[in-house]
Amino acid sequence: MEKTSADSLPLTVNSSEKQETVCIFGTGDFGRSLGLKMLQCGYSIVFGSRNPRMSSLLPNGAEVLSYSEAAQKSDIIILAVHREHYDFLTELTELLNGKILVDISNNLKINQYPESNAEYLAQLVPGAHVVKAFNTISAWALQSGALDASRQVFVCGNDSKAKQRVMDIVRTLGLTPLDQGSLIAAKEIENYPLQLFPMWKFPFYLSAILCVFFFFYCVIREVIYPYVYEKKDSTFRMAISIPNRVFPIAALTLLALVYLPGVIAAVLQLYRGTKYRRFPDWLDHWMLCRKQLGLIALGFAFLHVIYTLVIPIRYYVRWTLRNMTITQATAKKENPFSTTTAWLNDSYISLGILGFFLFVLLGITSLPSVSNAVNWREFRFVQSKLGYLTLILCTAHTLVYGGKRFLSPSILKWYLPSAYVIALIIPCTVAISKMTFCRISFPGSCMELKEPYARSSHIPK
Ligand SMILES: Cc1cc2nc3c(=O)[nH]c(=O)nc-3n(C[C@H](O)[C@H](O)[C@H](O)COP(=O)(O)OP(=O)(O)OC[C@H]3O[C@@H](n4cnc5c(N)ncnc54)[C@H](O)[C@@H]3O)c2cc1C
Ligand SMILES: NC(=O)C1=CN([C@@H]2O[C@H](COP(=O)(O)OP(=O)(O)OC[C@H]3O[C@@H](n4cnc5c(N)ncnc54)[C@H](OP(=O)(O)O)[C@@H]3O)[C@@H](O)[C@H]2O)C=CC1
Ligand code: HEM
Ligand SMILES: [Fe+3]
Repeated sequence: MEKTSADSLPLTVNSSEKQETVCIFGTGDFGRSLGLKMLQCGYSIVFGSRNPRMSSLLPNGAEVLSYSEAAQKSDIIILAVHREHYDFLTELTELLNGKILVDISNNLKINQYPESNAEYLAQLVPGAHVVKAFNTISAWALQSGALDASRQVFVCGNDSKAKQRVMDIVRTLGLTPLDQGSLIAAKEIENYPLQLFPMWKFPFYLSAILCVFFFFYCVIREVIYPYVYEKKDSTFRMAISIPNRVFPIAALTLLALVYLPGVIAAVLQLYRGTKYRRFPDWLDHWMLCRKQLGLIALGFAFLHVIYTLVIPIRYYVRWTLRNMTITQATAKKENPFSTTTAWLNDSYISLGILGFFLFVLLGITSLPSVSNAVNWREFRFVQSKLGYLTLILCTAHTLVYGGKRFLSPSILKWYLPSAYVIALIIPCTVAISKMTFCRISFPGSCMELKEPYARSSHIPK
């Protein structure tokens, strides 16, 4: 079925340049969307279909032929067919000899087949140059133009000329090709769309565990304990008071856990006497998801700040203040101003504000638009040096908040110390170890540090 002229199509390239003809096998969702996008960018499109006469909804200007007829029209063929149906290609092997076959397919499960779809295709049609591309772009995004999240097209293949031609097409479509090497990389590329936030899993579960643990810890100390001893109903504390302990504690702990792996790595290198050995997998993985740990920590810090801002409008706080004033007035008791308390109070709040400011700065530099604008040294300066300063300020904020009552036995309830005392263990350990070990680190180890970032950079942000 011949479609009407392509003259009316918006061309993003110079229309005097004659664009090449590209063949798309399969007239399903993806084939149609990609075909439309390519037509808009000036390509001539020939669809290959099992039923060329029955095909409907195809973009204006595209030609539809049988698979074998279509294959003869172009030396680039994009295969918009599911892997399960690739067998029809065996009848076309002669025709496909020397042509570029672009495999865009995805599977339903990670490692569904022993070999990648692209490698399977290369076995089926050994004479063709198979290139893997486009599988991380959805048909919907191609159609709607909502490509912000998925502009990157991972490309791999054994024939570099074939790969270059496919990358040129990717660029013409306004997408960003990322060369991933030979066809061996196809397996990993095919797994990308099936992963659900891989780098966020560990930080997410860890923060959930931290929140649940500290929540119940505080409930035992602040709700159950007063009920058992004084028959006092303090359940209302579960709404604001306890979350405003749990969230800052989670923020502080996660922030410390961002910097702990660096310390462990340094200790490991000192112990091994070399920096040229791979870290164990758990440490490598931990290093790679520090950004996510840090961003979740920042989220909790935000919650803490918001919960803190509402303290003055809480009924419980206003009631307590009013009652204290009345009690003092009726008892004719004076409450002299304590400069020490004022200092301590202002200091811990000020430390919190400064810590929060740097925390936000870390968050801002991790935005791709900002991190791309600074060089490696600047990024590392902010993330590592200012990051430690953030950790130190937040730890100091908590230490000064504890103030004098910090280790007094009177704060123990059922032998349990206040939650923030426990929360200070990891941050203090990290800060002290960093100060000890950074003096004895290896010359030149900074260069080596590029690796974990470089490796994490291909993970969609
Ligand atoms: C809000 C927020 C946002 C963040 N955003 C980002 C972000 O966008 N990107 C990001 O990467 N991180 C981000 N982070 C995480 C964190 O800030 C960085 O990972 C930071 O650089 C860690 O600094 P560090 O000094 O502990 O570790 P590093 O600078 O990695 O190193 C510490 C020590 O570890 C050793 N070491 C580490 N890696 C290696 C290696 N590969 N080979 C040999 N030795 C090694 C060295 O001895 C080194 O002295 C963020 C954190 C927060 C809180
Ligand atoms: N949809 C999406 O968003 C994305 C899809 N992909 C990949 O693109 C490929 C196509 O996906 P999609 O377009 O969604 O799938 P559809 O089911 O919509 O289309 C598949 C097309 O394959 C052709 N086909 C060839 N042989 C057979 C057969 N034996 N049985 C059924 N169909 C056959 C058909 O075209 P005809 O009738 O003309 O022969 C059919 O329209 C898949 O490999 C998928 O993994 C990749 C990224 C995103
Ligand atoms: C604008 C910034 C901040 C302000 C104004 C602030 C203020 C406060 C206040 C008023 C308290 C006492 C809460 C109470 O009495 O229950 C507190 C406690 C605490 N803050 Fe902050 N804070 C800030 C930022 C931070 C940051 C960035 C962190 C850590 C990442 C942090 C960690 C803590 C911790 C751990 C506690 C103790 C929680 C407890 O057990 O009660 N704070 N902060
Ligand atoms: Fe992870």
